[in-house]
Amino acid sequence: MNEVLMRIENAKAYYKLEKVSVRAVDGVSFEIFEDEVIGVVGESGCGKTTLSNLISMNILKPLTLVEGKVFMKIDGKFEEISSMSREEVKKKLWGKEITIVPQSAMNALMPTIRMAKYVEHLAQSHELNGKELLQKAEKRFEEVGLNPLWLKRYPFELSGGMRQRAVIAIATILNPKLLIADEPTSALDVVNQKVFLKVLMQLKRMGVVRSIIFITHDIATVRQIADRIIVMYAGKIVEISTMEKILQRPLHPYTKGLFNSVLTPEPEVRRRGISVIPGTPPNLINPPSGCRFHPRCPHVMEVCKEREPELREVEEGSKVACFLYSEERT
Ligand SMILES: Nc1ncnc2c1ncn2[C@@H]1O[C@H](COP(=O)(O)OP(=O)(O)OP(=O)(O)O)[C@@H](O)[C@H]1O
Repeated sequence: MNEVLMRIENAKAYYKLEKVSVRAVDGVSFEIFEDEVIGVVGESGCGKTTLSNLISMNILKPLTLVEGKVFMKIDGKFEEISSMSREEVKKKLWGKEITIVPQSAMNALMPTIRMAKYVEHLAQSHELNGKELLQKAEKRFEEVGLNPLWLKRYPFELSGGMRQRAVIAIATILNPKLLIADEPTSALDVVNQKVFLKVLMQLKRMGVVRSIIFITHDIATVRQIADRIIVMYAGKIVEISTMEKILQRPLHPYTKGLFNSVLTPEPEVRRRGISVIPGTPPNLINPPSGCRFHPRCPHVMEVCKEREPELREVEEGSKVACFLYSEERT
């Protein structure tokens, strides 16, 4: 088993509004290992982007870390990054340890700023030599299949797919250990999606980044690259497992529903066929009691309405939060 890179302990990240709180990430615990790709999947609004903000400590009001801790191995030692000030996070973490390729990456670059300017900014904020960093950026541009001379160009001169790769090149200049990609392929056509995944995995193979969190609701894409999968439902993790196990035998009724709603090439999946999960995800201001999935669950039991199932290991490497796999089932 690889070493732990990051540990998230019972983290609760809520959007604290004037009168109510949106419990977008509500008591999640998991580890991120070195050299792994984790896919985070779940329906729209289940808290995936909030989770990425939590992992990268990009916590801006109204988002508040109300409970829990986040640890990251930095220079061989675990540090509690959840206790760092925003200034410390910017200086010590972003770009160097953790980098984010945001949801709208291809529009993340200002059209009127030449791309080399971003490299200059990076050098200034980390007090690094600008010329050396520009050389590194040129090399990284080449590695992601872009002409290094394009660093002098404006983003609007590049196609969407190229801009996306420019963002990933700039985001990885300092060889961050963890790359978080939030729905990176959703705005790309099929050809550019393939190129992007190839580039991402190539950066990992080259050791430019060690671990990747890939957030998506596109299961057909994530199955191509993820070692493990985190399934989120209504602010909670309902299942964590290896990609292989989840495709062969999903445990949580929600995971079953989610994976049965797309057809991927695995024979097990083809045999099961396509189905949909009835109903809609709950409101996170006032989520259902007990298991949040219980109003939509085909296997609902009395206990599910009253008590919250814990995320427990049921097989080696597979954790699930469901009373179907617990002795408390009645
Ligand atoms: N700034 C905000 N203020 C209040 N509520 C918010 C804010 N941002 C997100 N939320 C709410 O938090 C919940 C989780 O949102 P989040 O964006 O993390 O979900 P997601 O799974 O990434 O969704 P999507 O796949 O649509 O991007 C949702 O109910 C959303 O409406």
